[in-house]
Amino acid sequence: MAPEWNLMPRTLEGQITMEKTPSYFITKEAPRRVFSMSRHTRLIVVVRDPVTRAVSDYTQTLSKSPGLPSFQNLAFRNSTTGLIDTSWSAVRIGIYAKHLENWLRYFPLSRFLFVSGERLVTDPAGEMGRVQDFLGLKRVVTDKHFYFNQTKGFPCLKKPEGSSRPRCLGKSKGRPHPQIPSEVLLRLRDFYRPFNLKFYQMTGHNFGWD
Ligand SMILES: Nc1ncnc2c1ncn2[C@@H]1O[C@H](COP(=O)(O)OS(=O)(=O)O)[C@@H](OP(=O)(O)O)[C@H]1O
Repeated sequence: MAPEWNLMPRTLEGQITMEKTPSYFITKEAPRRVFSMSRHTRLIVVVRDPVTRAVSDYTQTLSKSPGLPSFQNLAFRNSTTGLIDTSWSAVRIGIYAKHLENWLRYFPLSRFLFVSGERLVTDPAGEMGRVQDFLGLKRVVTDKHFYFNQTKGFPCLKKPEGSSRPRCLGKSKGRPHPQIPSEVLLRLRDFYRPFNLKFYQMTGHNFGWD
């Protein structure tokens, strides 16, 4: 396998090359391959409540395949016992502690920044401040860059670079979620609790999902 360096743009002095592939966090071979490319890589992971994440994931799939079975049909292996189907990717991806374990075999915790998906919505400038500090950058992106768009229901950029008009994220970000029966969500919440606690311990950060 060719070193992945070849696939990256050249980085000049004072520049940072960034690459965003959400699936790397959950891909078994990714830590080894990233490590063999550069052991100095810094890793930024955006995590949100795994229950909401699963519903968001389902909403995304549903938008592409409208005939999809119901959320509960996919989430449970056995609806009577409430056994969760951990082979369903929407469920599996939210077991953050398991995925992080894989990465910690190669990278120390100090190489990671965990961004709270919830805070990214309620305090985007604060989370972006943490990102800039982590990357050793000046805090260029601040409160001044964001405003809350009532129509979108999310923060948007006042003035993106190269444009004089405000910009929100696209239609596929921040879609309304279908209503899932509360007992289904409760079961899922119970399922994730121990994995969430483990994740808080591993990262030293309580994300407040329970
Ligand atoms: N500012 C702003 N505007 C719109 N959406 C926002 C924003 N900040 C965070 N989010 C949340 O980002 C979620 C979509 O991101 P994804 O991680 O699914 O995107 S990606 O496709 O993996 O890149 C998306 O999830 P859903 O609400 O389920 O659509 C949003 O909740």
